[in-house]
Amino acid sequence: MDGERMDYLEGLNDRQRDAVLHTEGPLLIMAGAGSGKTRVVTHKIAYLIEEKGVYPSSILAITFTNKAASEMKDRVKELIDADVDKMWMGTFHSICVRILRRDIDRLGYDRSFTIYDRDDQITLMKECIKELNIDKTMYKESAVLSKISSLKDASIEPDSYINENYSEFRERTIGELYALYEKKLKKYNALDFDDLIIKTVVLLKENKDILEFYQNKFKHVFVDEYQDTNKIQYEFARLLSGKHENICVVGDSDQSIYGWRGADIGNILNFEKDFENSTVILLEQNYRSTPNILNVANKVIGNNFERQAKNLWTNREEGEKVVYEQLDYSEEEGHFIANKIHQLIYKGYKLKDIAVLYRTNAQSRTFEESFMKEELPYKIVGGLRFYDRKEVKDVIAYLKVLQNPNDNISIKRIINTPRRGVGLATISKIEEYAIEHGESFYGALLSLDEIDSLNARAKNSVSPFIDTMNVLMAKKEVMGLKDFIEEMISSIGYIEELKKEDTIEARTRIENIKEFISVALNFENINEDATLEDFLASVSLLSDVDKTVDENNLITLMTIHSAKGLEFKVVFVVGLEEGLFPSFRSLESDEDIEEERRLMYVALTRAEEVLFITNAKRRTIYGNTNYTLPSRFIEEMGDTIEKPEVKKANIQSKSADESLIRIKDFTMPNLNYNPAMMKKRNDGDKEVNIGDKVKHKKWGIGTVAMVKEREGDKELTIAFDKGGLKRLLLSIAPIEIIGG
Ligand SMILES: Nc1ncnc2c1ncn2[C@@H]1O[C@H](COP(=O)(O)OP(=O)(O)OP(=O)(O)O)[C@@H](O)[C@H]1O
Ligand SMILES: [Mg+2]
Repeated sequence: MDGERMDYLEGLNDRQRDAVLHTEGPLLIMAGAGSGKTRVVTHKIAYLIEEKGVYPSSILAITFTNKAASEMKDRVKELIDADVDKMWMGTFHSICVRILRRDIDRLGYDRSFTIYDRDDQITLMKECIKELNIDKTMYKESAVLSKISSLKDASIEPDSYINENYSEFRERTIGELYALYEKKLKKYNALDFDDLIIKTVVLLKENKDILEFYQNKFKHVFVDEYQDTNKIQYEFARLLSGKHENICVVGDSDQSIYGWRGADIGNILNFEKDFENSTVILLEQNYRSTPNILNVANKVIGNNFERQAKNLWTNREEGEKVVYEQLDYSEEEGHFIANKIHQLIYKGYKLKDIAVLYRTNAQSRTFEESFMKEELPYKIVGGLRFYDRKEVKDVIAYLKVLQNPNDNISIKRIINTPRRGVGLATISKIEEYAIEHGESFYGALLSLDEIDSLNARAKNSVSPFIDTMNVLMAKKEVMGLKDFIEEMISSIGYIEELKKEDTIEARTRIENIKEFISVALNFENINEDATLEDFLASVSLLSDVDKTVDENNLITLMTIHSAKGLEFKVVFVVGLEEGLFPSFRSLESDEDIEEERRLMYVALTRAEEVLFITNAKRRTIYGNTNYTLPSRFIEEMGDTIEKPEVKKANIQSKSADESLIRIKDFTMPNLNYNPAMMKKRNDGDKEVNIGDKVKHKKWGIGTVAMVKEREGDKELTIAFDKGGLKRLLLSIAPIEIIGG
């Protein structure tokens, strides 16, 4: 920077400058998206080091992700020449690990403690369940673990939980598992993720000298995305800044999206209470987005009651209108976006300028497929690519074995997935037998009785698996692809096992498995007489694309949750449908809808120049195809978005005739139709015609859209007001025809 001095106050507005110059005392910056909160933090750090002579090592900055931390460090590096690597910048977890590595011996742990991830925790919990001799079908490891996690978060000790629930057998047992789990963690010199923060807070509270050391060391503490901190994280930040009280927290209550994980907006209110001389600075100018984009975001978030109104403005140029596109079918969302991306690239945008944001991980699949077909390189942030996910690989492994029983690798993958009590010893004995007799693994299974090295218990653990597989192999020959895959998934009990876990992760897995059924459904729709073999071949090709692409120039696919704090020139927010976004689970409570709306606000405000929002009238997700309703958020956007003329006419035309014609145009996949499951009702031939109104026990009123002869029966396709499009057999469906 030869003589030319960088002015850290350059490129800041007055309020931002005030915030940077406010170097003594607690500071709360609450401001809308893109108003430069994170920029204030980086400039302030640079200013403190360069102008105020603060050592980089006296600075602690807590960010929400490791990626955000390294970006922040890079930005500071761009501003100044100092040794910024000495700053402490990272997530709550990474900072706590650093503190614990130094002093955890004071809590009776060894400094070389291990951090247990999810898999380790499960293994440990298994051990506890076994040791206490508990019925393991009643207590799922992950369910117990998430309960323990919430108890830890609320600082409830095992003993007091046991005492409080002494008369409730189940809760008491969970308390006992909790106690043993904690004892074992300690014995193994291990900490789980919750512990990292909890133990650090305990360490600081119980050891004055350590607390003082850090309080003296960190002259300045920063917390970005403050609205998403939970109670214990807040306590941690408060302890560390306790002496100098130079704490600067920045956030936006409209972007609080982790309520479900214990994040507490109350921390914003507490801040002003707990830090007496705190200053509050509000920023109102948005530098990120065009007015057209900002209008949409402001309009939507304005519908939340539980908020303080803000006035976010920008003086950027108007920009392009935000475009809303409604596709007929979910698979077209991917094609549409791929086409748009080609156009944008032609206009000069780079792949890395572009992001596709969705509500749930399972949605990434259709985009992955379209982008692969169109040779558009992409990456998935904060998640595995669809075909790399464990549950998807497991299901594919089953299909591979059913297609080719000699596939020894796949069979070993699934023989104990879901868990059937088949141990490693059993597997290796079967393998030995197979080798000895020159058979495949599956071949050895078929002569299970002859494997003398296996005891009766081991044989019993394997034989249900063999029975299931044999039945499935027979069914494969007579069933359609999608139906067969559904049948397979249900008969192996994979989803049941996940349901018992009842955790967020397990739910995601179930969603992905169901999403895999959608893949089969689409394959079947495109390829007549689709065979399992063809399907597996196509899936293998999709899951194995070579990676000769520039890793720095890729389209970004991610969930909105992981997009927090980031910005992109072009953003597609997809799947704006009731039940998807807002999510199904949120529909019942106003509070949850408000959190979904904040999530919507986060999504929209990631865009700088170009913003598209899309949805589909009909979506195949989790293995079902259903009619959808546009998200309420679209309605809320009002005229801030542009709806293509033709579509407008379509949406407005509510006439039954017209909607019928549209329904008739589709060739519908096989829905809710499983002849084997149904018994015929014997009440003669009912007359039914297209356009008739019917009433269904569960789905209410609907209109008949299609009538097809089917093995002496009539198959009706009915558009229900509530249930979407369903296929039913006239003779057995619980429907009543109420008029033409
Ligand atoms: N005074 C300014 N002049 C020019 N550009 C600015 C100014 N302040 C911020 N920006 C730019 O505006 C964009 C948004 O800033 P930043 O990411 O800091 O906002 P934020 O408030 O942290 O947003 P979010 O709430 O999404 O985290 C960045 O590209 C930043 O460089
Ligand atoms: Mg930010």
